[in-house]
Amino acid sequence: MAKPLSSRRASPLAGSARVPGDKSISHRALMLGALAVGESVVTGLLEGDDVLRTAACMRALGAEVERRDDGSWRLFGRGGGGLMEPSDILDMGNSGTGARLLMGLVATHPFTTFFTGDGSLRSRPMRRVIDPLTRMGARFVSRDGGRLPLAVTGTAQPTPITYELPVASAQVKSAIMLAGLNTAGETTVIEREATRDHTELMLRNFGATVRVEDAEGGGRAITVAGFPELTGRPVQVPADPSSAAFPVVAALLVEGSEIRLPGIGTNPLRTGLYQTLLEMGADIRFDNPRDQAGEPVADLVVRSSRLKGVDVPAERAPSMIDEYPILAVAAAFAEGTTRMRGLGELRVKESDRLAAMARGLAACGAAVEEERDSLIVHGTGRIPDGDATVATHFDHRIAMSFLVMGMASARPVRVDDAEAIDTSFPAFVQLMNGLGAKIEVVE
Ligand SMILES: O=C(O)C1=C[C@@H](OP(=O)(O)O)[C@@H](O)[C@H](O)C1
Ligand SMILES: C=C(OP(=O)(O)O)C(=O)O
Repeated sequence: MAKPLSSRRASPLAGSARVPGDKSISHRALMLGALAVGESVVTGLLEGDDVLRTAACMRALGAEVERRDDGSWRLFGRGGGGLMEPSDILDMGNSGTGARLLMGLVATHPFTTFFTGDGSLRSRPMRRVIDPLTRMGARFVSRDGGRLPLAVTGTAQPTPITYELPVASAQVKSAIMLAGLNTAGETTVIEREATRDHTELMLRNFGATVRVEDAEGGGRAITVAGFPELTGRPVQVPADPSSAAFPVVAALLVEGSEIRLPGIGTNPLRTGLYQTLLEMGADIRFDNPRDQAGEPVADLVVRSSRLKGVDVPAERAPSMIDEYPILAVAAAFAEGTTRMRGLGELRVKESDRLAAMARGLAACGAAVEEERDSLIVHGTGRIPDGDATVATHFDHRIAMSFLVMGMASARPVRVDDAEAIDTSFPAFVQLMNGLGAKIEVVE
């Protein structure tokens, strides 16, 4: 059943809030914990639907995975190559990351795994992982266009490959690296544009050898050596900078706000939005920078700010790919034009995010142009009207972006269905309302 919500002008946001764990790191912690020998304890795991599905899949593949009373997760792995054939279809729900990374993992195990997902995931392209994994020796049967549902029969004798990514995608890179773990020799991925490196960092933390070198012709070559001895270990998941983006932009837009968000991940391959907001004139401080299990984190202090429009270079897209919807909202309140380019990948996320943002912003009274792979928002410095009901297309980031829009618009903004927020940020409404937002269920 759809869950419509409405968001109206908020009082100044104030206080400190704990943003949930990083979704990308949570998926990887469950996967590597399940592959390692011995016990891994994961604290700060995101308990959103996407990640809970990965937890269920790791169990279905034979690992011990349990949530403990103190909220931490204990994994007991079977060691590399020790996964078992799941006895039922793996339903990845809404999660592109879960689906693509797990396809990589099982591609070099000699059994057959069936994958499906919700309506959104079943429409997303999987050929980007099917192609390289087929070259390694796995066999796939999929729906037309390489869509889910699909079956993969893994190979017992995988071929190590060197593969240049045709799209900047950490999911594709990670799928190949995970397949490389159970492959004799060295598996190399070449990326021309750097994408998030959580797989590389966590693999090293668990004891694998991962080499990162300059690639001939630009970019980097990432090599994983087969059959590493992964050893169980503690993982402390940082708070998710992609989720923090929503309270951050809300605090920037609602006059008189000042909020504090502790322990947010600041991996430079994830912080393109923050760099862009600073260029727009945002008052964001990064206090107490430190390292947490191989990932950098800091406490964010955000004060409301007058923003100006900027040009966001296409090269920055991989470091902020999930943040364009909320950046587009910020741009609608800024003075001047914000041009966001190189956004082709946004069309194959949980929804066509370029189209969803352009339509939603226009409905809220903002001046916006949608091009094939760009979004241009003409801010006037005046507060947009709001007073619209926006279609979210079961996309969590579209839903959260327009609820933030409603917090600072002249009149309320409604979203037709906020259910998908549970995939990445289950306590979003409570957290925002705790800071001073006015988000309510539409009766
Ligand atoms: O590797 C990951 O954890 C992710 C990579 C990105 O996807 P792509 O690899 O498709 O760009 C991102 O959009 C997604 O939310 C998480
Ligand atoms: C694109 C996203 O996730 P996924 O690809 O894992 O569905 C996202 O969280 O914005």
